[in-house]
Amino acid sequence: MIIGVPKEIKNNENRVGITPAGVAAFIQNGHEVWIESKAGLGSGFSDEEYAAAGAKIKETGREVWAADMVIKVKEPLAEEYAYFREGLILYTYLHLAAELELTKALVDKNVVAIAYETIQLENRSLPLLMPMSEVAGRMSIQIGAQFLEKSKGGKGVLLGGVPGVAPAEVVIVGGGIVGTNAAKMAIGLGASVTLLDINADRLRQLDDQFQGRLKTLMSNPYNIAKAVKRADLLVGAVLIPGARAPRLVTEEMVKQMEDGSVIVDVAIDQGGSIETVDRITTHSNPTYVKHGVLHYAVANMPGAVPRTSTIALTNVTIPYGVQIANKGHKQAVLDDKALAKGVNVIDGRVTYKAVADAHDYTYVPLETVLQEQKVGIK
Ligand SMILES: NC(=O)C1=CN([C@@H]2O[C@H](COP(=O)(O)OP(=O)(O)OC[C@H]3O[C@@H](n4cnc5c(N)ncnc54)[C@H](O)[C@@H]3O)[C@@H](O)[C@H]2O)C=CC1
Ligand SMILES: CC(=O)C(=O)O
Repeated sequence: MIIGVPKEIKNNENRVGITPAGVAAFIQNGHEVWIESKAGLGSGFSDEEYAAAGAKIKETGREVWAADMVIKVKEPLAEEYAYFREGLILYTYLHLAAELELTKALVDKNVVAIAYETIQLENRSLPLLMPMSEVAGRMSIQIGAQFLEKSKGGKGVLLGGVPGVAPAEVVIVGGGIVGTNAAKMAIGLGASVTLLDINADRLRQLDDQFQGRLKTLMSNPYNIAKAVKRADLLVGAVLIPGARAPRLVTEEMVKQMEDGSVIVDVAIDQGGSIETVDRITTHSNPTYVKHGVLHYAVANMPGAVPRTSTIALTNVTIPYGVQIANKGHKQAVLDDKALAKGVNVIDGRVTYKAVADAHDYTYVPLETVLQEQKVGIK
């Protein structure tokens, strides 16, 4: 199979879908890799390193998109939809529940769209989302700390306080990978940290893990409202896999926050979990102010630390990518239930229920599509 890796074109997105080690893995398995010239530079990988690992360097994105399978990091932007075609395997983050136009384009062009973020193991964990959630969770606190500084528009509060001055209040909504990593960093810096989740078992685990240094609360509108009112820094970290993020923090709650407080809505890639987060921001223009509160809603936070993020991401994406290339996508998903959950669109049908529901498409189970293909109905 020919694998294509274009340069990312999203604002300040310096990650890349493959490392030289990943190229070597595909080559060892008998495949060919085309990579767009300079695609890896932002992550510190030169064309020469890719070529030494066996890749063919192509001058343009157009050439690379002609491959059998395109491996990316972020969802394609509108200018890339022109490259979609029947049978193309697209393997990347997609976040389709928040992306109607992209969903339409993939359906209309019969692309095989495999989303990193919905590949799910039997224990319900999301192995291809996890490393980027670790990065974004950790970053949410360093970003929050930075924007709490007066010169950045914040209220001028140091997260850890100092002896004789209370630390900042950090409130995290969602106690999964992002939430846990945010809590780790905030506690490490000496902040007073409260975390809310709807899963009581998860709250129990976190209570054990942090040994009394984390206040846990059941997530409900009453507790969220009380916690948000006190927050200097609010982190949105909820997820219902594949679905649009639930809007748990209302505009009324945000109005109760003090001026100069900061919101970092990490869940923006799934549409955002805070009502006043009404736009996606970028690394070059990361915040806006609403009701006196700074809002940060960058959908590709790990793109700011591309060297760490590219290596962490490709550590987990490439083994599945090699399975797809070795077996073809149909056999690969039949052999691996976790990978099968990644298939969001195939053959013009939406095969991930939360995505179909978000956009009023008919949900067709993947098994039905594969069976129809086998007996030649479609
Ligand atoms: N902006 C960015 O650059 C990035 C965004 N993300 C996003 O961050 C979000 C969180 O990801 P993960 O932590 O990996 O997900 P996760 O699945 O590990 O954790 C989500 C948590 O939300 C909780 N939850 C669900 N409904 C809730 C409710 N009503 N109230 C409180 N908690 C609730 C779940 O119980 C779970 O513990 C996702 O949308 C993910 O795509 C991840 C990486 C980078
Ligand atoms: C998860 C995601 O969307 C990102 O890492 O950019």
